[in-house]
Amino acid sequence: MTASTLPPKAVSAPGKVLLAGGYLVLDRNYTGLVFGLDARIHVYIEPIKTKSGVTLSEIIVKSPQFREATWEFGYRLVEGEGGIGVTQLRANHTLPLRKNPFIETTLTYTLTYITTLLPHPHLSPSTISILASPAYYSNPGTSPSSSTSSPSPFLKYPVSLPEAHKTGLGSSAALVTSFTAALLTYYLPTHIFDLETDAGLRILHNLSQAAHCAAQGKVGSGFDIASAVYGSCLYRRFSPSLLSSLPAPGSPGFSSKLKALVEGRDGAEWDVEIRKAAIRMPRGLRLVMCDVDCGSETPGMVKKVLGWRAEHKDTADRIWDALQQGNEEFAAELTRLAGEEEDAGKERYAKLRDIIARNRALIREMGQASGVPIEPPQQTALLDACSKIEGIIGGVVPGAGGYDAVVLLVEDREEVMAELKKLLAGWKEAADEENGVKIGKVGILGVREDMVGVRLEDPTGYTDWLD
Ligand SMILES: Nc1ncnc2c1ncn2[C@@H]1O[C@H](COP(=O)(O)OP(=O)(O)O)[C@@H](O)[C@H]1O
Ligand SMILES: C[C@@](O)(CCOP(=O)(O)OP(=O)(O)O)CC(=O)O
Repeated sequence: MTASTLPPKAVSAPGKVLLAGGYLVLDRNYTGLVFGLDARIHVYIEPIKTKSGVTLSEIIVKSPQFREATWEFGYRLVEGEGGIGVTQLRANHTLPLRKNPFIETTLTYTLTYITTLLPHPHLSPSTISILASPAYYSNPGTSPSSSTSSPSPFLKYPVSLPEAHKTGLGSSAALVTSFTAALLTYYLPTHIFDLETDAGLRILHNLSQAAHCAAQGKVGSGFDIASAVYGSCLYRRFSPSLLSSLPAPGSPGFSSKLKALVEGRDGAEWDVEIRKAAIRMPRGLRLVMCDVDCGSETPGMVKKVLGWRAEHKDTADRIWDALQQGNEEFAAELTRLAGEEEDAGKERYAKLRDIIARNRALIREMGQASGVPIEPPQQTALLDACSKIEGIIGGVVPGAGGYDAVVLLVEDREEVMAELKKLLAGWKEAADEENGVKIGKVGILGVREDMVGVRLEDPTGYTDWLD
């Protein structure tokens, strides 16, 4: 097959919610309990359509759901093993260049890795389209007119991406993972890269972590990339030092060092641990994500918590260790219940309730001691009120916590959702005088947990969105 006739490919990856282990998971001595969600980001890739038949080294990336969301790139091999240099092209000289570092960095890293695997690295030009599930953004959107009998699962938004209001489901991690997977699947034959093998997932994980960290300009715990690749799991992070010896893209040795890193060779052995069997969702239960409309964000929460921990080692160790134990019990109890027959016994979830209550008390202690509103009083009031509803087991502030979201563990019954909707519809705006933060409307996001990580999709399913 010649390069120009490569068949279209499509891949999707899930969003995430860190149910337990916020802050702890930054340290390899602790773990995080992360659920993948059924909100996914899809990436579709096909040969570029050129009118003249002239093939330029060009890749066009589009987010057709948003305004002003097309990025064009030129690419070339950089001498001295500098990898693939990617340059954003200006489609229209009168417009400012809109950057998307997640796309540009992922292209640079993934094309570089691909060329280390091909004997004659000729990459044919391609067009890439990104489509995200509605739950990622809270902006109102509309359905496009459909050319097929089934309506599109994606919405069109009358805004540009910087104006999109993110709901915090990990759009950049899902994007980087599915974008990386789509490029690898499109340009490499399956005997070199196969997304449906353990080896393929490992390569995808390592490459996506490296690209995501570089694009973010910081090394987080990486739980979001891990769940985008593997789905729900108990996660122990990789040592951050793994990424520190990688030269900058374009500099000598970048491509060979990146290859060794991605393949876990030459001192770059990955010590990440993904335990999928350690977390399950019991039959009859589900997660519900609530988006809290809040007046302010607290920047630098991670920095502040870690700064406090460094100065108060003994107290911090006690809280961290107790929380780790509680989080492990949480995972173990969910998994135990998942192996049991479902019955309506009232006491079935008593232990889960108790574990959640103890963990929340420790999270509040962590917040009060470090001066960071991890579970601030407004969220305590909201979680307590939700937990009183018959059929709601409990809830927590996910991830780093703060004012903007809560996640609930509930019995998967319509009456429970109806009661929850009633409570939230009447939820009073409460002001936190001390921090000047107001929480307003609380909405339910149309998502639930999903155990499946990255997956191949049918490339014929996107016609409504392609030119
Ligand atoms: N549909 C999309 N198309 C292109 N880029 C996207 C899309 N959704 C998110 N992104 C990229 O991801 C960035 C958001 O990442 P980030 O701030 O880390 O939020 P999140 O918590 O959702 O990961 C956006 O600024 C944009 O660069
Ligand atoms: C504090 C953390 O442990 C968890 C943060 O989880 P969130 O889900 O709040 O993260 P964002 O999507 O980046 O906003 C930091 C980390 O693990 O990197």
